[in-house]
Amino acid sequence: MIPPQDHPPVPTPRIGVLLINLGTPNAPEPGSVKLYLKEFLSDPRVVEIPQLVWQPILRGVILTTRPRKSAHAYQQVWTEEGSPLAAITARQARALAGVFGPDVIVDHAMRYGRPAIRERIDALKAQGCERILIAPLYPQYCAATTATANDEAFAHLRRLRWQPAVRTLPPYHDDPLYIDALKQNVEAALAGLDFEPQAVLASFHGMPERTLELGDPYHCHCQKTARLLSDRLGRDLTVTFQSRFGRAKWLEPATDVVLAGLPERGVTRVALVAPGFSADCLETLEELAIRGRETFLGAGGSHFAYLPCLNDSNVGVEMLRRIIGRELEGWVRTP
Ligand SMILES: C=CC1=C(C)c2cc3[nH]c(cc4nc(cc5[nH]c(cc1n2)c(C)c5CCC(=O)O)C(CCC(=O)O)=C4C)c(C)c3C=C
Ligand SMILES: [Fe+2]
Ligand SMILES: [Fe+2]
Repeated sequence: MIPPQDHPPVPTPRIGVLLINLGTPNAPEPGSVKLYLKEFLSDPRVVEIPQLVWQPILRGVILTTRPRKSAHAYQQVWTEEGSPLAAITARQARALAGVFGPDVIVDHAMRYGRPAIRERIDALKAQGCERILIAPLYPQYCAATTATANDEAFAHLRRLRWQPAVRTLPPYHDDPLYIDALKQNVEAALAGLDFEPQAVLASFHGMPERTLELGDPYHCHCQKTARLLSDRLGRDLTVTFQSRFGRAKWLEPATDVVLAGLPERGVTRVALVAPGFSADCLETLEELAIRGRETFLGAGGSHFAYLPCLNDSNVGVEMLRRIIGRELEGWVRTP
């Protein structure tokens, strides 16, 4: 039936896919970094200390010192396209545009900063999306990443009169498609090196150890990814955890401590991969590729290689196409 002429326009029903990553400052300047850190570190999913205790520490100590230091770090890796995390996530979304058919719109958002999740959900709705797959691009589930991205999407849906139907992308830490993509990526990168590493480290973002005791599966997901990847590569991987923050005990062993200790055990040639990051970012490009290298060479290592993340490589995008395509089943027939 044709709607009456005074009826609001009815767009063709579509499906949205919203890729979500963590977020990043708008500029590598202390002011922008401060805004970003304030939003990020005020999230109770990220820092699980009562806000009454935490906010004075955050505002009085962290936000008065860290922005300058972090801005310096961002300046080392900033590109013409902006922050690597933002640029790569946008490229992943562009690479997936159209691959699920004409009625599926692929967009991206950041949990902190911009493009905001609420803004992109509104944009998808405005384009007629009646079904949306929320896709936090974290292979290993963590309340501090996956859950808070979903929370933010659902918090926005609460405000909508006409909600879309929603699905969320499950963690894919042990998915053969992901493990195989990592294997191909690592093998190609190792083949391009001019040395044979004696050890390959798999560095994951750290978390307070307490989160493991509280039941967060993150640690187990990281270990399983590394075990499956090691099996597929047919070589040992040393699991480490990076980016320690604050005074609490974090998951161990710490990446920088392991790097510093390897040369004295006779391991002077090392390659480092970060399988938990779907896109290269400050934590990989500055903390691992720059500072990790300095730590290792400074401790007596002779050869160091950082192997890039899957990013928007053909292998990485094809993996995303297949895992996302599977989640769209029943909504759309994947070509
Ligand atoms: C309590 C602090 C933090 C927790 C918990 C945490 C968990 C966590 N983070 C990522 C992924 C990324 N973190 C990134 C940057 C970053 N992380 C923290 C702190 C915690 N992360 C800080 C303070 C920062 C900002 C930089 C700095 O000042 O050191 C990034 C990179 C962002 C970018 O702009 O490039 C990513 C990605 C995961 C996966 C995770 C838990 C599993
Ligand atoms: Fe982090
Ligand atoms: Fe870091």
